[in-house]
Amino acid sequence: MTQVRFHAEGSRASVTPVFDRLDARFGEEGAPVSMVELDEAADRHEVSVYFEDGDEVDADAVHAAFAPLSPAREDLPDIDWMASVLADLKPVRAGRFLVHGAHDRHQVRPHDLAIEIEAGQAFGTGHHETTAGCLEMAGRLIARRRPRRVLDLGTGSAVLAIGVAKLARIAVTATDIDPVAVRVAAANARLNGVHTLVRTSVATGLEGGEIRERAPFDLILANILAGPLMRMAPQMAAVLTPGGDLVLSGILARQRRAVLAAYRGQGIYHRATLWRGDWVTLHLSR
Ligand SMILES: C[S@@+](CC[C@H](N)C(=O)[O-])C[C@H]1O[C@@H](n2cnc3c(N)ncnc32)[C@H](O)[C@@H]1O
Repeated sequence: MTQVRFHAEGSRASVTPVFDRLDARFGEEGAPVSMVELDEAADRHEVSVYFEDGDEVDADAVHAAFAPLSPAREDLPDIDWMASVLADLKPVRAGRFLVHGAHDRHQVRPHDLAIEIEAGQAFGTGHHETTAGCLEMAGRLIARRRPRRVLDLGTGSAVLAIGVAKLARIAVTATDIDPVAVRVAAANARLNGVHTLVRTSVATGLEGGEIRERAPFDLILANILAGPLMRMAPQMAAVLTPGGDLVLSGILARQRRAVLAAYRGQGIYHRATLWRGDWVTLHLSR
């Protein structure tokens, strides 16, 4: 469906009250309102409100909300936004893995471990530092020792589970708190030909999703966030084999020490850290 955008430019001080008025007047009706910094040094900002083509737009109300700024109207072309976002995403290399969309299949080289992701509704296209960090760390660990039971906790698009299943040719338990992510994960596993190896289910943390039945694991990958990862440390220790490996990410560099301390308290010790941008990926083992 096409969209109509009303937009105006001004200083932060002039667009902020316009944003608040647009949000109060149209936000509840479901019209997205945005404020974007165009040039920080020059204090240029832009405020916009979007309507679907079929919406009854009250032009007087729009102009009143923008006043004293005068909005311009733009008719946006009918674009499949998700497809166009994915088309813009370049393939990502992480160790031996190449994460790519369907449009970049031709870029796969003979020795690449290719992971094709067409996810729109689940996190994990490989572009985030934490995903790439986990893939690289998992690749290094599996090159040294082939795991036997693997858990991908917070699987999102299943990018990590697919990578491990392809590399080690073993079953991977892939869980997520979000049922939509789990559906996307299952579809991606099928797309990559590893649906018989990647077992997806909904689970919150380490509860449910057949985690306890399949435990203990000798490799657990969890790219979540520092807070939940620290809270989960005791349960994580309970499902990790002695000598088992843990790859954790979603952790900002400044949170690294706190996460390591939480796991040290469970007898799980730091082995290596990968630094990518503001993020770290940790390898720990019991
Ligand atoms: C940052 S994404 C990581 C996705 C993918 N594993 C990757 O590395 O790109 C985190 C995922 O964890 C899930 N998640 C967050 N909290 C969770 C919890 N307590 N238990 C299970 N999954 C959780 C989210 O729904 C999301 O899909």
